[in-house]
Amino acid sequence: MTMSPAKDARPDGAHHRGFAEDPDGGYVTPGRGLTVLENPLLNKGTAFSPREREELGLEGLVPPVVETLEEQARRAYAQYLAQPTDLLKNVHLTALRDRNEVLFYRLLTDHLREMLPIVYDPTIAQAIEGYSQEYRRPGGVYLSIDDAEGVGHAFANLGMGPGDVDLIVASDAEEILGIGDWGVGGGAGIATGKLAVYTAAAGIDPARVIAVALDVGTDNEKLLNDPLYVGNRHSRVRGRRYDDFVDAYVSAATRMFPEAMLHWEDFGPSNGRRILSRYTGRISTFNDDMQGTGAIVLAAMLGAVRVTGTPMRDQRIIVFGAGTAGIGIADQLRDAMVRDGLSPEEATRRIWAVDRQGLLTGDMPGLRDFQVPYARPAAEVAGWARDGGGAGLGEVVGRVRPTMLLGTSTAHGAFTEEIVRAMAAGVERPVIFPISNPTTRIEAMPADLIRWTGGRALVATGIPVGPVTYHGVTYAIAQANNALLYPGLGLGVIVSRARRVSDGMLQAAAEAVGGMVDVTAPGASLLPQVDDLREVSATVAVAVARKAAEEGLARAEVGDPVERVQETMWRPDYRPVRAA
Ligand SMILES: NC(=O)c1ccc[n+]([C@@H]2O[C@H](COP(=O)([O-])OP(=O)(O)OC[C@H]3O[C@@H](n4cnc5c(N)ncnc54)[C@H](O)[C@@H]3O)[C@@H](O)[C@H]2O)c1
Ligand SMILES: O=C(O)C[C@H](O)C(=O)O
Ligand SMILES: [Mg+2]
Repeated sequence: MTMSPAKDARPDGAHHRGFAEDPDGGYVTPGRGLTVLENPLLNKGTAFSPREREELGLEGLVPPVVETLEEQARRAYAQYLAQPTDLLKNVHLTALRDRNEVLFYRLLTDHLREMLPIVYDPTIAQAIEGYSQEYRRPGGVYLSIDDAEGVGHAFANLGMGPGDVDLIVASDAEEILGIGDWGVGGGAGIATGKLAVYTAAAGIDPARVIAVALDVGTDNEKLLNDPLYVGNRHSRVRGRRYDDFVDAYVSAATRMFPEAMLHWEDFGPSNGRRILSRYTGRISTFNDDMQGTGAIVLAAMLGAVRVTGTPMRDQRIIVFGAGTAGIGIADQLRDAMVRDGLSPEEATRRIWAVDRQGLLTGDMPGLRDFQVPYARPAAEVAGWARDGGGAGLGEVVGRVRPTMLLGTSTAHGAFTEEIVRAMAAGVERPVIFPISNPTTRIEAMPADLIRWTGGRALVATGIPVGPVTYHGVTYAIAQANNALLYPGLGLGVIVSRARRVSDGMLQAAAEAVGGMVDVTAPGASLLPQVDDLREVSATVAVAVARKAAEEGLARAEVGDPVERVQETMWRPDYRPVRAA
């Protein structure tokens, strides 16, 4: 698709974001008065100094007291605590982010463990479902398939130059978490949510990112029939027009912001992998659900290997839910088995993929192309009990005697007591990772898994879950959520300006996270805790930047990556704002 230069040229060359950056890190703005107060990247509210108030025409527009960021954060936290539900807490924090980004990130950084589940998974699922009802002001860039020619123009309206953008997160919202198609609110909601985590976890500068909702329509009848729905009111466009639209997005984004990494989030199984394969060899791009999830699960698995002593090459793995995430993880576990000495064929044969129709076998009609490598030969399972289609999960567990059971199915409660007990009968330390999100989709809760296995299960989940005490041992539950991985990966890519996101970089990220925990104590978590997210992200970033340099993919001089990562991390502190 070609874009007319006139249409996506910056309308008048002015700073549409309202400011430019000074060499000393301060902001310079042509804006005055309310224009400054209404810009969340510039606004400091009561923290503007007397001099800034004078220069920027703010006298009389804010109360006379001059407060510190810490004082403001205390008030904002008290307001947060006064919100009666998680959803209202989310709405409150979104409104704060829309008013004052530094204050929002200060609060989020200071209360990360408490607020991450509010800003991100699982509460973000409720916020997305209510997006059109709660809508107050726009967040990000909304690209419509009905105006594919307008993509460049929409980006130009941001007024950001070619060197101003580090990262763009885009979603078409076909498969939001495990809750399905949520149209334009899903795209905008998940993209802004992921960006909040990028900044809180890895110090990605919030002034240098863009959230993109790719509105291609929705097949969600509830949205189509909701008079308040703010998206395109037609069914999802597929096929050629969809591909051309995605192409229009990629070409405008890479042409206008050549330094940015393009992150794909929550695409449906028919598009996610296809899109990644199309662009991965050409640009700096990454699919979080496939690659981020694959790497974080691999990190947790490396921890489990250390606990059980069973090497990767001897694992027998059942992947329940063979979609974008499930097969993305399978690919990385398979590659890890290959690195541990198996041939690709041998490694693939150690993975059993089960989906709605049961165990995937080569004779099944309608397999997706990415499932095909994992389909078992039909003859191999000829004597197995079948459940309508293929063998059910219970039968597969009984026959395979897996060492690991992974849940990426969105099927709540699918890991039943019977299945889990059967698995635990065949292996000393069953590795069980029900990582479907949000809470309404998880395959089993950790407390049950630990009880049913007499404390032997090694558990990781996608949602945050508190520790479980059983027979005197307290089990910390690893959160195998890609949030432990993608922020650091993004920071590593930004520091090195990597031209691609390679398998080697993902492996380095997984090993960096896996190497951070001591898993030997009874009940120890397989992954670092969320409280340590900044440290985890910095560690991942260093490993990724180093790998990018080693593989010849870095466009920037990495030098000492530890130092570069620390320097690059944005911190939620006010900067001086001056009048232009
Ligand atoms: N923890 C994490 O970091 C993380 C990352 C990505 C995805 N996820 C979660 O994984 C789940 C799947 O996400 P996805 O992007 O792969 O979606 P997807 O739609 O691509 O895949 C889901 C797969 O599960 C299958 N499935 C549905 N119901 C099933 C059932 N009853 N039994 C067996 N299989 C069934 C579907 O047919 C599909 O193949 C979601 O809940 C998502 O939140 C977690
Ligand atoms: O968003 C998350 O919590 C993880 C993951 O990307 C998902 O789709 O579930
Ligand atoms: Mg996702």
